[in-house]
Amino acid sequence: MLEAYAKHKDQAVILPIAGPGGQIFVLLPASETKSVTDQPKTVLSLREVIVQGLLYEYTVSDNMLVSHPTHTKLITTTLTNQVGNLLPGLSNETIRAFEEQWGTDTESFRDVTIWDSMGAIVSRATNYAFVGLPYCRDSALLNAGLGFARALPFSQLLLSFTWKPLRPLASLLFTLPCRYYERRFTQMLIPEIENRLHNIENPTSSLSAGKTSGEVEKKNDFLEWCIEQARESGDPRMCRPRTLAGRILLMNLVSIHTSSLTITNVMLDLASSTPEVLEELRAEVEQVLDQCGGQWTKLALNEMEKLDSVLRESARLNTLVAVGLRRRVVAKEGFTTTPGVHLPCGNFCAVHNLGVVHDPDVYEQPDTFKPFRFVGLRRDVNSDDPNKDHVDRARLTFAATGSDYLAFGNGRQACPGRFFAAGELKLMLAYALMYYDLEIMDPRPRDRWIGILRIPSSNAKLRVRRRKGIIEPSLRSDNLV
Ligand code: HEM
Repeated sequence: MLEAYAKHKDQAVILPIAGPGGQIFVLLPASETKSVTDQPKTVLSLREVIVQGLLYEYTVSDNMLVSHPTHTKLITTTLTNQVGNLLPGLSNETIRAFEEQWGTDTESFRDVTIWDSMGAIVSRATNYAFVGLPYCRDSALLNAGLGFARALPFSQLLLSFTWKPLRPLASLLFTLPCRYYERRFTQMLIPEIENRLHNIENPTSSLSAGKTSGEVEKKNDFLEWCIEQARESGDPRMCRPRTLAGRILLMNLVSIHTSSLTITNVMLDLASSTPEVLEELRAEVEQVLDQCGGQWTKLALNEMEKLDSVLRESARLNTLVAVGLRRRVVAKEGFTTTPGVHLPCGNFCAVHNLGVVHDPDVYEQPDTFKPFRFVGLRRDVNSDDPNKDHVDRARLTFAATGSDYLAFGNGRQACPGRFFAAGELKLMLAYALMYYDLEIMDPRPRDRWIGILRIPSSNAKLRVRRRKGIIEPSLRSDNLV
């Protein structure tokens, strides 16, 4: 991909990708990023890339989830708006998960496998937002979700090497691990879903079971929003407990890996930077928390500019999306790029990203991890209009998308979960820095490539120790047990 960028930066090239998510793409020049971004999903579709790339037809057993992916809408309409309300619970789960994974020993350092521990913490916190307590603490449920997300790309890979007419037969064998984890996950969640549906349909029976109307309170989590959405649709298939549980499983699939890979990279970047960088970040977290009365609120997280810059810089440098804006042409008449390259319907295209983030004309010293790069760039935004200043600065935050930063894609089909991810990961990073010492490592463990996926070393160890004399955060209140 770097070679394609160096030699054919301004031309469309054909990029055959092997491995998970592999298809043949027409890699468009970076100058086409805006044009691709601007296309509606009726012309260039991301969804088609996901459905085809992950072979959902075989890897997801409930067809309703593929034909009616209504849960993704709820991310934008509800999850993003609820981040502030979810923060107290998210903080509580994050704190407890860190203690479980990184320990509370203030005397000696211990080795932790960074990838595993980040996966476990992200999974617990995210599932707090998806299914609430006590399920987000159920390791069997969380492991089934993680197992499904790990099994699916391998089933897809085996199927993609299978002759198409044989796929229906081969899938019976190749998707066995997916089916296993899917079944485990859904079976554990179905009783809760049945219970919630029962309570909604029979509000008086919950009251006669000795509860007062105050006790039968509505849950505020993704599952509850899915149930509401299903009931409002009037389609009985949407209310099937298995389908509702499948939606939560697919939410785990799209969110846990991306978020844990991102935060693993951040931790590795920081642990291989300098003690001064860590101290500067801690000072910011302490100062902001002081100003906000010790509360991990949305406002407090927004104020942590340096922390935000670290997340964006790490996501830039270790970009998970080596090629950005992967799309399938779905318009019958095809799609024609500005310079006149015509892509017939059914073709896949993408734009350069790896080349862009390593291009010195785009980023100064592009190969260096500069934790406060975006703090500097944000402060340099200098327009006469103070309101415009604010908007332009916001364009350089972790979750803000742009042509030179495709960590979350760009445009109308950009990642809908990025605001939730930003809140969750900032919280994790702030907490890790405040409550733990990280031993500096040199050099940073090398990443691995699987197809177009770049992943940090899965067995890299971080040496961590609980810091002494740090007061417990105020959010760990008893009512969040
Ligand atoms: C740091 C974590 C994350 C990263 C780096 C990430 C990255 C991405 C990227 C690159 C895309 C493709 C966008 C495009 O091509 O324009 C995407 C799509 C998507 N993301 Fe994320 N994501 C993250 C977290 C999440 C979370 C937490 C959720 C859910 C709460 C989520 C839900 C989705 C969904 C549903 C899509 C597909 C949208 C569609 O079907 O149209 N992501 N994400």
